[in-house]
Amino acid sequence: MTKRTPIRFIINPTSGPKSRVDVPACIQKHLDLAFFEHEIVFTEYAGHATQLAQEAAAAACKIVVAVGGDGTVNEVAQGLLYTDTALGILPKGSGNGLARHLEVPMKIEGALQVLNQGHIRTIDSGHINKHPFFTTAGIGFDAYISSVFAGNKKRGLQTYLELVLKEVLTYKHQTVKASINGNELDTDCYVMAFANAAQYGNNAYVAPMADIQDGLLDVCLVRQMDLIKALHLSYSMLTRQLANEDSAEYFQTKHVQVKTEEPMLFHADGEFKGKSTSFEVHVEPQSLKVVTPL
Ligand SMILES: Nc1ncnc2c1ncn2[C@@H]1O[C@H](COP(=O)(O)OP(=O)(O)OP(=O)(O)O)[C@@H](O)[C@H]1O
Repeated sequence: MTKRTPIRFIINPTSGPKSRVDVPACIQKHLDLAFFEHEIVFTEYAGHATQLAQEAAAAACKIVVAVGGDGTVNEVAQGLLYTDTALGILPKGSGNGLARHLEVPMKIEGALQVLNQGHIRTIDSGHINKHPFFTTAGIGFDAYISSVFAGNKKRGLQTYLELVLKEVLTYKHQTVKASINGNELDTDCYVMAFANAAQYGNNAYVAPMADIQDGLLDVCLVRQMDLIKALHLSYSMLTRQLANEDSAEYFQTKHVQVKTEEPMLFHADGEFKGKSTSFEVHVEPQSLKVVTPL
C-alpha cells in the first residue's frame, strides 16, 4: 500500500463569527482520507500557529492548513516561508483576503475539495519592518483602524464598517518622505497600503491589479481624505476599479522606504503591529507554496 500524504489542520478556535460548523467533522467527511493522512491541532494562544506550522514543515508534512481568518493564515504562512510545505486555507474569518484572492471557496466543503485536488502554486510574500504579510500591509488610516479593532470586544464586518465610518473623516494625514523605485516623494499620507494580494478582504479591492506572483508589491497612496474622496474610494474598492488620480495614486515596486516625523501606526494582514518613524517594505518573490483551485 502506498503511503498517504501527511496534512495538518491548524484551527484557531477564536477566529471569525460564531458558527455551528463542526470543522473536524467536515474534515472527516469531505477530505479524501484514502489519499491524506490527517492531523488536527488547535491553537492555544496568539502566535502558536507559527510554531505548529514550523513543526509540521520540519517533519516534511506536505500541506498545512490554516483554519481561521487572515491573522491565522498569516501566522501559519510565516512558519512555511521558503519550505516545501504548502499552505492550505479553510476560511473562517470575517474578511478572508488571501482565500478570496486565491479563489478558495468560502464554504468549507468547497475549500476541502480544493485540498483534495492538491494543485500547488508558489506566491510572493511582503515584509514590513521584518513582519511578513501575504495579503496587505499599511501605514496610516488602515493601521489605525486595525489598532482600534484589536482592542474591540465586538468583532465582525459590521463592527469594522461602523468603525471606518466613524473615523474616516476625523483621522488626520501626516507628512512622510517615501522612496519608491528610486523616486523621492515628500507627501501627505492619509494611508499608504502595500498590496501583495488585490484586496483587504471582503472583496474590498485596495489594489485591483495586484498579481500575487509577479515579484512586485502594488502601493496605493491616499494623500488626503474628504467626503468626496471617501465616497469615490469606497465605490472604487467595492467595484474593483482603480480610483481617479485625485483620490489615490498607485505604484508597483519591489521595495519602499518611508520616513515620518511623528510615529505612524502600521499593520500586516490586518493585525496591528505598533508604530514607527521608519518603514522598510519589500517583496520576497516566490517564497510560499499554496494550495489553490485549478
Ligand atoms: N487560541 C487562541 N487564543 C487567542 N488568540 C488566538 C488564538 N489562536 C490565534 N489567536 C490570535 O487570533 C488572532 C485573530 O485571528 P484571525 O484573523 O484568524 O481571526 P479573526 O480576527 O476573527 O478574523 P478576521 O481577521 O477575518 O476578522 C490572530 O492574530 C491570532 O494571533
